[in-house]
Amino acid sequence: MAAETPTATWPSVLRTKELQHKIRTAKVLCVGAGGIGCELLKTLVCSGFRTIEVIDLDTIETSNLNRQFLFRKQHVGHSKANTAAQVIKRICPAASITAYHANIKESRFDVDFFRSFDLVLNGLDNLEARRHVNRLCLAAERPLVESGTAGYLGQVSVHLKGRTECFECQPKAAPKTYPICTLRNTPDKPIHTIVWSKDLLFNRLFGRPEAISDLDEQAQREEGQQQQAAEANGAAEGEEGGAAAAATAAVAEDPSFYLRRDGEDSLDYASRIFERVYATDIERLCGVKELWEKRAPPKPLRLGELLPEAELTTVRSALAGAKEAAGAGSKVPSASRALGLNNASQKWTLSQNASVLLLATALYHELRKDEASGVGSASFDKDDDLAVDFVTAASNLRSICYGIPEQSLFDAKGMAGNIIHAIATTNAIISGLIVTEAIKLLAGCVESLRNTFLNEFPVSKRQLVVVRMEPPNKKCMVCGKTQLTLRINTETTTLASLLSGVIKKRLAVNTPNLLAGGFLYEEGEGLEEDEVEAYAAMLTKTLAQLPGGGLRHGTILTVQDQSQHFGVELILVHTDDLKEEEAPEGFVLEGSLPEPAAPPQEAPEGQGAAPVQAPAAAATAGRAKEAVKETDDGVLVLDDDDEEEAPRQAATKSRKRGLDEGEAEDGSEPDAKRAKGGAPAAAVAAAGDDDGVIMIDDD
Ligand SMILES: Nc1ncnc2c1ncn2[C@@H]1O[C@H](COP(=O)(O)OP(=O)(O)OP(=O)(O)O)[C@@H](O)[C@H]1O
Ligand SMILES: [Zn+2]
Repeated sequence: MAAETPTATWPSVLRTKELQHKIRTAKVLCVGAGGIGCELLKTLVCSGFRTIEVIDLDTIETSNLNRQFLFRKQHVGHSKANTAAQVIKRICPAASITAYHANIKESRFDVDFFRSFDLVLNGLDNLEARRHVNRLCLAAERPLVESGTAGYLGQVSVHLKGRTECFECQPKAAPKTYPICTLRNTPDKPIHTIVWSKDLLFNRLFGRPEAISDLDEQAQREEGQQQQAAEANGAAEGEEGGAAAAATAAVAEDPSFYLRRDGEDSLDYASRIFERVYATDIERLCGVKELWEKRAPPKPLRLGELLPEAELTTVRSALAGAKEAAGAGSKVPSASRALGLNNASQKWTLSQNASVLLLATALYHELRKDEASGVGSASFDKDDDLAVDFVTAASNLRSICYGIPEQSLFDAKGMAGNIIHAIATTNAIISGLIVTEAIKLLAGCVESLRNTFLNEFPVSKRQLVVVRMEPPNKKCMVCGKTQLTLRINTETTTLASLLSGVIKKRLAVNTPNLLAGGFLYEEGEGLEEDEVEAYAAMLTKTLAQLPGGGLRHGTILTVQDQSQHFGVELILVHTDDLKEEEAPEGFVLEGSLPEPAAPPQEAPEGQGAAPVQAPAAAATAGRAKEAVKETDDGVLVLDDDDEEEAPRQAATKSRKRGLDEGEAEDGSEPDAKRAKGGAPAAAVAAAGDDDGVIMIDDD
């Protein structure tokens, strides 16, 4: 990143040739080439960036085409990263775009890789990958511009090691989950039956055996907790626990019941499952009287009554037609379409749901048998029509049993896939903001960096709410302590020498706990005899041989010492050519060494405790409001004199935030201002090529 120049003021610095040069020569990493990524790549080259590397693990789906505008119908099935790079190259032949069709979490994208960039820009869609990139940016000391959109809402934040909060400084909401006992026994909302179909029934019939045993274990834990509650206070909660256990016992069955038997006709199999799930299991559940003292019991469904022979024949001929189409290499219609149900917004009747369920189940067995993601290893994918048909029908039938409203295919797909319909304009605005912050970083205008929220509705006439950044949260488990890079030979170094040379000698740790993925090593008091023995047996193993996949290149090893209230993360870099002069101890430890131990009254760091909310936020809430002033045109601006910055809550909850003075004067969003400043001005040659691609001509 460019050194901070005290004279650089935003936005006047935009006009300087020096900044234009920096933009042209900066090397940028874009992670994700989806909704935000496509817009971002375009905005980057339109703003003058010329050296970009882009990573995405996915291929293009038809459903991406409405907003991921770099992709066309002929690209469906191709790599997003490669296609995006090719198309951007056509738009801007002067740009150097390197594409990786890969997961950012692969070990080749290590600290050195991140360090080779000036800026890292995220256009991801999941927390896990975002956290991974955050950690690597911190380790490599590279600025990260993070982003996200959900429908009309969007957000851009800047993360600069040591200056601002890192992405993990504030706890992130975990995805919503539902108690398994509710899903299994007492659903009362459409989402309950949808999650049951997708996570329980789908996995039971088509998924990996482990997926269902994980859920069984979760259910057992829940029942155990409810039993404990019963023992503790004898309350109604406890009765529920007992009822849940009784319900589980009532419908428990050897998992092999759900497998198709040798020689069993696929529709007979589907019918057998139907009878079991919607008749037998429901009847048995009704028999657990404790469950229905305060609620109405479900009603069983019998296939014979729902689907007279004529309708079963329709299902049979649809199945035969699909098999024939598949045999001839033609596209197989989805189960619902094969039955003539073409309107995705129209709810199906009871018998239509039953027909779709039978056909979808049979089609899985007839056509997906040998596929890698077929029967036995499938996982629910919202872009897989057959999976969506199955889940819609299965959940609707269960909803009918329980008197819950049914859903159309379109709505069920949205709920099952957690789909918040993406809006291209939101992605475009957010990408413009990402590039604006990226340019400020290059210009060294650190004081002007902002986190920005895009609102669904204007707040005080403003769609964009700009918030100055908080300093790092001292208690953040990631950046609140130092991350170090350890260059070491993971194939020859034993755990014993790691402990003595690195952990105890260099880090002055007394009683280490080491954690990484599936690996755990502990020392200290309170260990059982068998634990001590097991840990001692690990000492002579090399790092790569350790349990849980070994400590290898790219492993992030958490080192904790509870007695010292100390924790640190080591990023392992496997090296087999360390010279004695550079590494007399057999390893190289890079980065600043950790702070002294925290005072005893503070919460222990790095022990898996959730990071706490930055205390400054709540304390400044009142003052932040006072700092908001209204200008003549009714625009809310922040008074820059009041350095107490408004907290995130003010932006997200009360939404009483405006732009600060520097940014508010023309009432435009920063993208427009950049155009006005004229800085990243690559001349756009409006000559379209054959496909109407407008090329950026650097001359
Ligand atoms: N670990 C990862 N490594 C590389 N790319 C990733 C990783 N995780 C997510 N991505 C990519 O980030 C992009 C996020 O884009 P977006 O949110 O538009 O998702 P999408 O899958 O294209 O859209 P939708 O989920 O709405 O179908 C996706 O293209 C996805 O493949
Ligand atoms: Zn942090």
